[in-house]
Amino acid sequence: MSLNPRLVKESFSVIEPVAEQATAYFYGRLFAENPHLRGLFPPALDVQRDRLFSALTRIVWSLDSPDSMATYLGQMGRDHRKYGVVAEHYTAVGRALLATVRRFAADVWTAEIEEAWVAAYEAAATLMIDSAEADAGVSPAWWVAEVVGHELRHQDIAVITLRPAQRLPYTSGQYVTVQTARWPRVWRTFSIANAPRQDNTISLHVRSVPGGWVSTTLTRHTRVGDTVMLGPPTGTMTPREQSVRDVLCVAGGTGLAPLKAIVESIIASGRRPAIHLLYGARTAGELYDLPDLIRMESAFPWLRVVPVVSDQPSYDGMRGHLPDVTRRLRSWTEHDVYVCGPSPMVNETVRCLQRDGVPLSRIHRDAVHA
Ligand SMILES: NC(=O)C1=CN([C@@H]2O[C@H](COP(=O)(O)OP(=O)(O)OC[C@H]3O[C@@H](n4cnc5c(N)ncnc54)[C@H](O)[C@@H]3O)[C@@H](O)[C@H]2O)C=CC1
Repeated sequence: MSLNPRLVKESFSVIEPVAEQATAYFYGRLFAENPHLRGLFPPALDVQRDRLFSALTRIVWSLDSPDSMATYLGQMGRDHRKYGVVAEHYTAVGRALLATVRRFAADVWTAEIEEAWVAAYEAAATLMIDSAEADAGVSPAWWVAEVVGHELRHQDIAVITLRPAQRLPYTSGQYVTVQTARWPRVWRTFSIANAPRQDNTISLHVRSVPGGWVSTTLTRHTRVGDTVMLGPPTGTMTPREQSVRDVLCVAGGTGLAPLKAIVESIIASGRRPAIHLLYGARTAGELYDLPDLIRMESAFPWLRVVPVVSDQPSYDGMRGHLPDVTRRLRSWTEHDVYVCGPSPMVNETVRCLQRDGVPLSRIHRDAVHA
């Protein structure tokens, strides 16, 4: 059976407009046929549903790019170990998925399309299973970590320091998923806000979002001495180590976290590129990490930190929206650029930079927090 990305994509386009119903049907079918699998998922499936569909979308549209599909699915396979997923679960998921696409693309469905989906799923599942098995030989499925520092820097933003019980290998700019005892099986993503440290501790920047179970638990109901669980570090927005270019980082809110890690690792590398770090918040009070960044700036004269405030007319410094301020400041066409923050801000910043002549290949971002 051979992969036929075109047939998979065409039939998937029919399902995309009814994604919500299709995903609900998928889970209904999966749990009706395999009630024991329900226990692997969190009690409320809303976030899970969105994730499933966005993962599926990404896989379908990368079927033509075997390298990016292998990287993505390899990461997912490793990450799924923390849920307790094992090889036989993929058969059950494949059956429910096929039943779902067959039903929601019924108007266009043919035997060839069915064959194409079966081949694509088999290829995807094999990549995930193989990478999970390879990972099981060298790495835990998750890490238990103790909270060793908790600073509420603003009414809803905390900087939390964790000490994993085992070594946690990662690259600056990557993120981890976090599960708290209060919300079993609910994992949320946070970037590691530091370059690797000798003592193996990591810091996270967490803003409690309204209705956010894990973010609220971490900011308001977590104390030094508590334990959390961490999934494996993931993500591709990592520093270009061989580059000799100067660097621009554009950070919106807690999107600062991975960029601070990247800046730290550039400093630790011994290279001395000029680094501009534009750090935006809505109000001056939300520039929760500014004192630390100013300390870094005074220790490393080639680092320039530019705080930017968007929604406080009385602010006595640089005011405006990050995408506008970025382009107003100077031309960045020769820089390596890293952008992180709320997705509309990231998208707009990338659009502006591209329009001003910065090649997309030099603009680095991570889609995970979008
Ligand atoms: N906590 C973490 O580890 C990480 C968080 N993120 C993401 O970063 C974001 C941070 O959110 P908050 O701190 O609540 O940010 P926020 O909503 O307070 O905004 C931060 C900055 O982004 C600008 N901004 C917001 N919306 C904009 C838009 N539509 N156009 C132009 N500029 C805009 C604001 O003016 C401000 O300068 C979240 O979406 C989160 O998912 C990303 C990576 C890591």
